[in-house]
Amino acid sequence: MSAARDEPTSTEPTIAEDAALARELADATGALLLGLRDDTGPGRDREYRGDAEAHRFLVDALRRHRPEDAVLSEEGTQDPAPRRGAHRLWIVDPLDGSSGYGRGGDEWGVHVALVVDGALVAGAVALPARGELADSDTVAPVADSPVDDRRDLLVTISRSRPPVELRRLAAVLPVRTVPLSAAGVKTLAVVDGSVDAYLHSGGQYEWDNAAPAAVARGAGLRVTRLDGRPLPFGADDPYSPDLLIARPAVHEAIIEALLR
Ligand SMILES: Nc1ncnc2c1ncn2[C@@H]1O[C@H](COP(=O)(O)O)[C@@H](OP(=O)(O)O)[C@H]1O
Ligand SMILES: [Mg+2]
Repeated sequence: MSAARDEPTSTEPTIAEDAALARELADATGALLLGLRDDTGPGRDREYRGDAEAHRFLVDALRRHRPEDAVLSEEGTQDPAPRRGAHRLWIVDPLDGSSGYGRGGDEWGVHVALVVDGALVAGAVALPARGELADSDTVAPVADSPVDDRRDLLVTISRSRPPVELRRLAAVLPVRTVPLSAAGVKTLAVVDGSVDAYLHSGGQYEWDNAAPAAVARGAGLRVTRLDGRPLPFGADDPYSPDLLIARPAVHEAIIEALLR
Protein backbone atom coordinates (compact mmCIF):
# COMPACT_ATOMS: atom_id res chain seq x y z
CA MET A 1 0.00 0.00 0.00
CA SER A 2 1.40 3.43 -0.94
CA ALA A 3 2.24 6.05 1.67
CA ALA A 4 -0.35 8.36 0.13
CA ARG A 5 -3.12 5.78 0.72
CA ASP A 6 -2.14 5.54 4.40
CA GLU A 7 -2.74 9.27 4.90
CA PRO A 8 -6.12 10.06 6.48
CA THR A 9 -8.12 11.94 3.85
CA SER A 10 -10.68 13.41 6.21
CA THR A 11 -11.25 14.01 9.89
CA GLU A 12 -14.96 13.38 9.38
CA PRO A 13 -16.37 10.37 11.25
CA THR A 14 -17.04 7.24 9.20
CA ILE A 15 -20.61 6.12 8.52
CA ALA A 16 -20.06 3.21 10.94
CA GLU A 17 -18.97 5.67 13.66
CA ASP A 18 -22.01 7.85 13.03
CA ALA A 19 -24.34 4.83 13.14
CA ALA A 20 -22.73 3.73 16.41
CA LEU A 21 -23.22 7.21 17.87
CA ALA A 22 -26.86 7.23 16.73
CA ARG A 23 -27.33 3.89 18.48
CA GLU A 24 -25.58 5.02 21.68
CA LEU A 25 -27.63 8.23 21.91
CA ALA A 26 -30.96 6.56 21.08
CA ASP A 27 -30.23 4.01 23.81
CA ALA A 28 -29.22 6.63 26.38
CA THR A 29 -32.26 8.80 25.62
CA GLY A 30 -34.42 5.70 25.98
CA ALA A 31 -32.91 4.99 29.39
CA LEU A 32 -33.72 8.55 30.50
CA LEU A 33 -37.32 8.08 29.31
CA LEU A 34 -37.70 4.76 31.14
CA GLY A 35 -36.49 6.45 34.33
CA LEU A 36 -38.91 9.36 33.89
CA ARG A 37 -41.77 6.96 33.16
CA ASP A 38 -41.10 5.08 36.40
CA ASP A 39 -40.98 8.35 38.39
CA THR A 40 -44.25 9.78 37.08
CA GLY A 41 -47.90 8.77 36.89
CA PRO A 42 -49.63 8.21 33.54
CA GLY A 43 -51.01 11.25 31.74
CA ARG A 44 -50.27 14.38 29.80
CA ASP A 45 -47.69 15.68 32.27
CA ARG A 46 -45.55 12.57 31.71
CA GLU A 47 -45.96 12.93 27.94
CA TYR A 48 -44.93 16.62 27.88
CA ARG A 49 -42.02 16.07 30.25
CA GLY A 50 -40.87 13.10 28.20
CA ASP A 51 -40.88 15.15 24.98
CA ALA A 52 -39.04 18.09 26.59
CA GLU A 53 -36.46 16.17 28.67
CA ALA A 54 -35.59 13.69 25.92
CA HIS A 55 -35.14 16.58 23.47
CA ARG A 56 -32.84 18.51 25.81
CA PHE A 57 -30.73 15.43 26.59
CA LEU A 58 -30.39 14.28 22.98
CA VAL A 59 -29.64 17.69 21.47
CA ASP A 60 -27.06 18.47 24.19
CA ALA A 61 -25.36 15.11 23.57
CA LEU A 62 -25.22 15.73 19.80
CA ARG A 63 -23.73 19.18 20.39
CA ARG A 64 -21.03 17.60 22.57
CA HIS A 65 -20.21 14.73 20.20
CA ARG A 66 -20.67 16.51 16.86
CA PRO A 67 -20.35 20.27 17.54
CA GLU A 68 -20.07 21.16 13.83
CA ASP A 69 -23.30 19.46 12.79
CA ALA A 70 -26.82 20.87 12.43
CA VAL A 71 -29.78 19.29 14.25
CA LEU A 72 -33.49 19.10 13.40
CA SER A 73 -35.58 17.83 16.32
CA GLU A 74 -39.35 17.52 16.57
CA GLU A 75 -39.20 19.54 19.78
CA GLY A 76 -36.67 22.12 18.55
CA THR A 77 -36.95 25.19 16.32
CA GLN A 78 -38.76 24.71 13.02
CA ASP A 79 -36.98 27.71 11.48
CA PRO A 80 -35.08 26.24 8.49
CA ALA A 81 -32.44 29.01 8.41
CA PRO A 82 -29.94 27.45 10.89
CA ARG A 83 -29.89 24.09 9.07
CA ARG A 84 -30.34 25.21 5.47
CA GLY A 85 -27.45 23.93 3.32
CA ALA A 86 -25.86 22.06 6.26
CA HIS A 87 -23.33 19.44 5.11
CA ARG A 88 -24.27 17.16 8.04
CA LEU A 89 -27.77 17.27 9.55
CA TRP A 90 -29.00 15.07 12.40
CA ILE A 91 -32.76 14.49 12.27
CA VAL A 92 -34.13 13.28 15.61
CA ASP A 93 -37.43 12.46 17.22
CA PRO A 94 -36.56 12.34 20.94
CA LEU A 95 -39.88 10.62 21.71
CA ASP A 96 -41.98 9.15 18.91
CA GLY A 97 -45.38 7.87 20.03
CA SER A 98 -45.46 10.31 22.92
CA SER A 99 -49.15 9.87 23.76
CA GLY A 100 -48.60 6.12 24.22
CA TYR A 101 -45.59 6.90 26.41
CA GLY A 102 -47.78 9.18 28.52
CA ARG A 103 -50.39 6.47 28.93
CA GLY A 104 -47.81 3.84 29.90
CA GLY A 105 -47.81 1.47 26.92
CA ASP A 106 -44.74 0.08 25.15
CA GLU A 107 -45.32 1.47 21.63
CA TRP A 108 -42.94 4.44 21.67
CA GLY A 109 -39.37 5.03 20.64
CA VAL A 110 -36.37 7.29 20.12
CA HIS A 111 -35.11 8.14 16.61
CA VAL A 112 -31.64 9.42 15.69
CA ALA A 113 -30.66 9.79 12.01
CA LEU A 114 -27.94 11.51 10.01
CA VAL A 115 -28.31 13.15 6.59
CA VAL A 116 -25.12 14.13 4.73
CA ASP A 117 -25.49 16.41 1.71
CA GLY A 118 -29.16 15.51 1.47
CA ALA A 119 -28.62 11.72 1.62
CA LEU A 120 -29.75 9.59 4.57
CA VAL A 121 -26.58 7.75 5.67
CA ALA A 122 -27.12 6.40 9.20
CA GLY A 123 -29.73 6.00 11.88
CA ALA A 124 -30.86 4.16 14.98
CA VAL A 125 -34.22 3.36 16.56
CA ALA A 126 -34.65 2.46 20.23
CA LEU A 127 -37.87 0.92 21.56
CA PRO A 128 -36.92 1.05 25.24
CA ALA A 129 -40.11 -0.40 26.76
CA ARG A 130 -39.75 -3.38 24.40
CA GLY A 131 -36.00 -3.78 24.95
CA GLU A 132 -35.29 -3.29 21.23
CA LEU A 133 -32.47 -1.28 19.66
CA ALA A 134 -31.34 -1.30 16.03
CA ASP A 135 -28.99 0.75 13.88
CA SER A 136 -28.44 1.00 10.14
CA ASP A 137 -24.91 -0.38 10.25
CA THR A 138 -25.33 -3.53 12.35
CA VAL A 139 -28.97 -4.53 11.72
CA ALA A 140 -29.30 -8.07 10.35
CA PRO A 141 -30.30 -8.31 6.66
CA VAL A 142 -33.86 -9.32 5.82
CA ALA A 143 -34.22 -12.05 3.17
CA ASP A 144 -36.19 -10.94 0.10
CA SER A 145 -38.67 -13.81 0.03
CA PRO A 146 -41.43 -13.59 -2.62
CA VAL A 147 -45.03 -12.67 -1.78
CA ASP A 148 -46.75 -15.77 -0.36
CA ASP A 149 -50.02 -16.19 -2.31
CA ARG A 150 -51.39 -18.66 0.27
CA ARG A 151 -51.84 -16.08 3.01
CA ASP A 152 -52.83 -12.44 3.57
CA LEU A 153 -50.16 -9.79 3.32
CA LEU A 154 -49.66 -8.32 6.81
CA VAL A 155 -49.51 -4.53 6.57
CA THR A 156 -48.85 -2.44 9.68
CA ILE A 157 -50.58 0.94 9.81
CA SER A 158 -51.11 3.83 12.21
CA ARG A 159 -53.50 2.95 15.03
CA SER A 160 -55.01 6.43 15.01
CA ARG A 161 -54.70 7.43 11.32
CA PRO A 162 -55.22 4.50 8.93
CA PRO A 163 -54.18 5.25 5.33
CA VAL A 164 -56.98 5.80 2.78
CA GLU A 165 -55.03 3.76 0.19
CA LEU A 166 -55.87 0.52 2.04
CA ARG A 167 -59.15 0.12 0.19
CA ARG A 168 -57.38 0.38 -3.19
CA LEU A 169 -54.69 -2.07 -2.06
CA ALA A 170 -57.18 -4.59 -0.66
CA ALA A 171 -59.04 -4.61 -3.99
CA VAL A 172 -55.93 -6.08 -5.62
CA LEU A 173 -54.10 -8.03 -2.90
CA PRO A 174 -55.37 -10.01 0.12
CA VAL A 175 -54.38 -7.74 3.02
CA ARG A 176 -54.69 -7.97 6.78
CA THR A 177 -53.89 -4.78 8.69
CA VAL A 178 -51.87 -4.72 11.91
CA PRO A 179 -52.47 -1.39 13.71
CA LEU A 180 -49.51 -0.26 15.83
CA SER A 181 -48.45 3.10 17.28
CA ALA A 182 -45.14 4.86 16.57
CA ALA A 183 -43.17 4.75 13.32
CA GLY A 184 -40.18 2.91 14.84
CA VAL A 185 -42.42 0.18 16.27
CA LYS A 186 -43.99 -0.40 12.87
CA THR A 187 -40.65 -0.32 11.06
CA LEU A 188 -38.95 -2.80 13.38
CA ALA A 189 -41.96 -5.11 12.94
CA VAL A 190 -41.10 -5.21 9.20
CA VAL A 191 -37.41 -5.67 10.01
CA ASP A 192 -38.07 -8.62 12.34
CA GLY A 193 -40.48 -10.21 9.83
CA SER A 194 -43.59 -10.12 12.03
CA VAL A 195 -45.32 -8.07 9.30
CA ASP A 196 -44.69 -7.70 5.55
CA ALA A 197 -45.00 -3.93 5.13
CA TYR A 198 -45.50 -0.55 6.82
CA LEU A 199 -47.76 1.79 4.87
CA HIS A 200 -48.57 5.37 5.92
CA SER A 201 -50.28 8.34 4.31
CA GLY A 202 -51.97 11.54 5.37
CA GLY A 203 -48.76 13.10 6.63
CA GLN A 204 -45.74 12.66 8.84
CA TYR A 205 -42.52 14.59 9.37
CA GLU A 206 -38.91 13.79 8.59
CA TRP A 207 -38.20 13.17 12.30
CA ASP A 208 -40.90 10.47 12.31
CA ASN A 209 -39.39 8.45 9.46
CA ALA A 210 -35.69 9.34 8.96
CA ALA A 211 -34.22 6.94 11.54
CA PRO A 212 -36.73 4.15 10.79
CA ALA A 213 -35.94 4.54 7.07
CA ALA A 214 -32.18 4.34 7.74
CA VAL A 215 -32.53 1.14 9.79
CA ALA A 216 -34.91 -0.38 7.23
CA ARG A 217 -32.52 0.37 4.37
CA GLY A 218 -29.63 -1.03 6.39
CA ALA A 219 -31.61 -4.29 6.62
CA GLY A 220 -32.09 -4.33 2.83
CA LEU A 221 -35.73 -3.19 2.88
CA ARG A 222 -37.02 -0.72 0.31
CA VAL A 223 -38.26 2.66 1.54
CA THR A 224 -40.16 5.03 -0.76
CA ARG A 225 -43.21 7.21 -1.04
CA LEU A 226 -46.43 5.49 -2.13
CA ASP A 227 -45.81 6.35 -5.78
CA GLY A 228 -42.30 4.85 -5.62
CA ARG A 229 -40.44 8.17 -5.44
CA PRO A 230 -37.70 8.66 -2.81
CA LEU A 231 -38.55 10.14 0.59
CA PRO A 232 -37.36 13.72 1.04
CA PHE A 233 -34.71 14.40 3.71
CA GLY A 234 -33.23 17.72 4.77
CA ALA A 235 -35.89 19.85 3.04
CA ASP A 236 -36.75 23.31 4.37
CA ASP A 237 -40.25 21.98 5.08
CA PRO A 238 -39.86 18.72 7.02
CA TYR A 239 -43.36 17.52 6.06
CA SER A 240 -43.24 13.99 4.61
CA PRO A 241 -46.57 12.99 3.02
CA ASP A 242 -46.51 9.18 2.86
CA LEU A 243 -44.29 6.13 2.91
CA LEU A 244 -43.98 2.42 2.21
CA ILE A 245 -41.39 0.15 3.86
CA ALA A 246 -41.17 -3.48 2.74
CA ARG A 247 -38.78 -6.10 1.43
CA PRO A 248 -38.21 -5.62 -2.32
CA ALA A 249 -40.66 -8.30 -3.58
CA VAL A 250 -43.49 -7.03 -1.37
CA HIS A 251 -42.64 -3.39 -2.08
CA GLU A 252 -42.91 -4.02 -5.81
CA ALA A 253 -46.26 -5.81 -5.46
CA ILE A 254 -47.76 -3.03 -3.33
CA ILE A 255 -46.54 -0.18 -5.54
CA GLU A 256 -47.85 -1.98 -8.60
CA ALA A 257 -51.24 -2.46 -6.92
CA LEU A 258 -51.42 1.20 -5.86
CA LEU A 259 -50.47 2.50 -9.30
CA ARG A 260 -53.05 0.41 -11.16
N1 LIG B 1 -51.44 12.58 9.52
C1 LIG B 1 -50.37 12.91 10.25
N2 LIG B 1 -49.93 14.18 10.32
C2 LIG B 1 -48.84 14.50 11.06
N3 LIG B 1 -48.12 13.62 11.79
C3 LIG B 1 -48.52 12.34 11.77
C4 LIG B 1 -49.66 11.91 11.02
N4 LIG B 1 -49.80 10.59 11.17
C5 LIG B 1 -48.81 10.21 12.01
N5 LIG B 1 -48.04 11.26 12.37
C6 LIG B 1 -46.90 11.22 13.29
O1 LIG B 1 -46.10 10.08 13.02
C7 LIG B 1 -45.72 9.47 14.25
C8 LIG B 1 -46.23 8.04 14.23
O2 LIG B 1 -47.64 8.09 14.19
P1 LIG B 1 -48.55 6.80 14.30
O3 LIG B 1 -48.26 6.19 15.63
O4 LIG B 1 -49.96 7.30 14.18
O5 LIG B 1 -48.13 5.93 13.17
C9 LIG B 1 -46.31 10.28 15.39
O6 LIG B 1 -45.29 11.12 15.89
P2 LIG B 1 -45.24 11.67 17.44
O7 LIG B 1 -45.73 10.61 18.33
O8 LIG B 1 -43.79 11.98 17.61
O9 LIG B 1 -46.09 12.90 17.40
C10 LIG B 1 -47.42 11.06 14.70
O10 LIG B 1 -47.66 12.35 15.26
MG1 LIG C 1 -42.78 11.42 15.92
